[in-house]
Amino acid sequence: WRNPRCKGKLPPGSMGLPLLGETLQFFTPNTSSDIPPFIKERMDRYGTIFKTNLVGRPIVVSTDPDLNYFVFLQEGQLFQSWYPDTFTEIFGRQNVGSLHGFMYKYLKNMVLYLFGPESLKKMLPEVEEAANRKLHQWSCQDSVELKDATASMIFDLTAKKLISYDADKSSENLRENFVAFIQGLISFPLYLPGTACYKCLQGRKRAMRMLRSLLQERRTMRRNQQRDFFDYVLEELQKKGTVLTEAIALDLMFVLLFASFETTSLALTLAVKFLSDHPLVLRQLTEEHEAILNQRENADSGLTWKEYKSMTFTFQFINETVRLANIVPGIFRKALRDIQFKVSTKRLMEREVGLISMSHADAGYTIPAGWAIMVCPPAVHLNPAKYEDPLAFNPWRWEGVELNGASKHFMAFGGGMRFCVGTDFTKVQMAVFLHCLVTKYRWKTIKGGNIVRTPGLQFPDGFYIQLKKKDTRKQETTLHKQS
Ligand code: HEM
Repeated sequence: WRNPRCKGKLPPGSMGLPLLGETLQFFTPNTSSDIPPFIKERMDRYGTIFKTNLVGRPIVVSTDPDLNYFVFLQEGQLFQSWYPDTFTEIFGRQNVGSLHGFMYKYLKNMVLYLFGPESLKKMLPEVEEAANRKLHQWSCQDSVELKDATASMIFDLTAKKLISYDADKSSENLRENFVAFIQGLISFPLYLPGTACYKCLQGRKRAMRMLRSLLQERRTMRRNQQRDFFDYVLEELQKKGTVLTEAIALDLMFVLLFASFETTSLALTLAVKFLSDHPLVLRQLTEEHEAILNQRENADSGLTWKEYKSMTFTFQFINETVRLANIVPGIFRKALRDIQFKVSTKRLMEREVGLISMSHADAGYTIPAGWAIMVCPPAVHLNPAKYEDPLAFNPWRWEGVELNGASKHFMAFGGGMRFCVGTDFTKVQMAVFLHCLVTKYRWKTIKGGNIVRTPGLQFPDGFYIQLKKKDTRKQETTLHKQS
């Protein structure tokens, strides 16, 4: 157990207890905005690459920017996407396998078609309308819990685009089932009526039942609207010799809806939290968006694609938000062959200046075939050798930096071939929402906003704000006085 067989030299690290490995330590929730304690302690002890055992699998954890980059580049060659069996059980048996199998290609094309730049351009007024409608509703309430509120806005819009689901017309609420599912995700795995785990699986069952009946309805219904995921699935199912099944398609739909609204709503919640805590950032963001309105002939005409593309500071702000949010704490792969990897002298020097201990100076390691590897974005995003004062929220650090795509030091949306296909959609939703928020509203924080982090899910402890329509004239005077 402790010394697994290996043809070369395994990275340092402990395999933990028989069967359990280090699973319990790994899954302990924390509220630190720093590198998760589990990872940080081991980085200090073993260096940038270490071995462990989680949920019964030997795993190499990489916090090394060069190895992470190599893993992304070698997708499909030396490494393949892999997610732990617990994910497979929870998200649907078909899912994880199919994500790196044949269906993956279709899924990616579908998302690119629905949320690619051409579609997003057309969608801009719809996104703006949804944000304005929700903000208006919230400003009529005493307070709103922002994570839930933004999740509802994003879910409705995404479900409308993906499966033409209309929340206002439906008798059962699809998102409520997802909420029950999510609340139980981090629960103790005791499947008895009344427990969170039971509610979680019931939520998933009900959501799947709804998706199935929506697909059935579609079989009998003609539509003139833009093609959506269901049209595509039905077409595919009719093809001779297709490997796609209804079950696989529905599982994929479930995961896609989950992946799209949980992530973006968390990013937006944190964005508002950062704005509340950093008045100078709020001021510069507001100025950027007010300038857009001032340059228009008619301030009430909707956002144009050109205006969206001109939001330089907003994109810096979004990058800084997702860097610190670390929404995806681990990206998993499986090694297809024995892989040799040597930690670069540059990284060893980073250690020498005291960032990481020097206890493993001779750092040439083997990752055995079949082992899992977990790329750890938080360690990359909070690396003091790359990001000065890494825990500080500083959108200005992105000035003049390429903001699209991934790099060795920025992997909030993954990297390489599996780079997140929803990135552009996320950025449009965030930028448009922020535009409507800062130009028309002011708010005050009531309570909460801390992020509870587990390796599978990050969620705020309840972030309540009170939102009020802005008196634009008053605001200008205040800003003037402040400056
Ligand atoms: C803040 C928001 C988001 C974050 C932080 C995020 C993060 C990520 C990351 C890290 C990956 C790579 C996973 C891997 O390599 O195994 C990924 C992949 C993916 N994301 Fe996102 N995502 C976000 C929003 C979205 C949205 C809105 C959608 C859909 C509309 C989406 C759909 C996908 C899909 C389909 C993949 C798989 C791509 C592939 O395997 O090639 N994501 N995302």
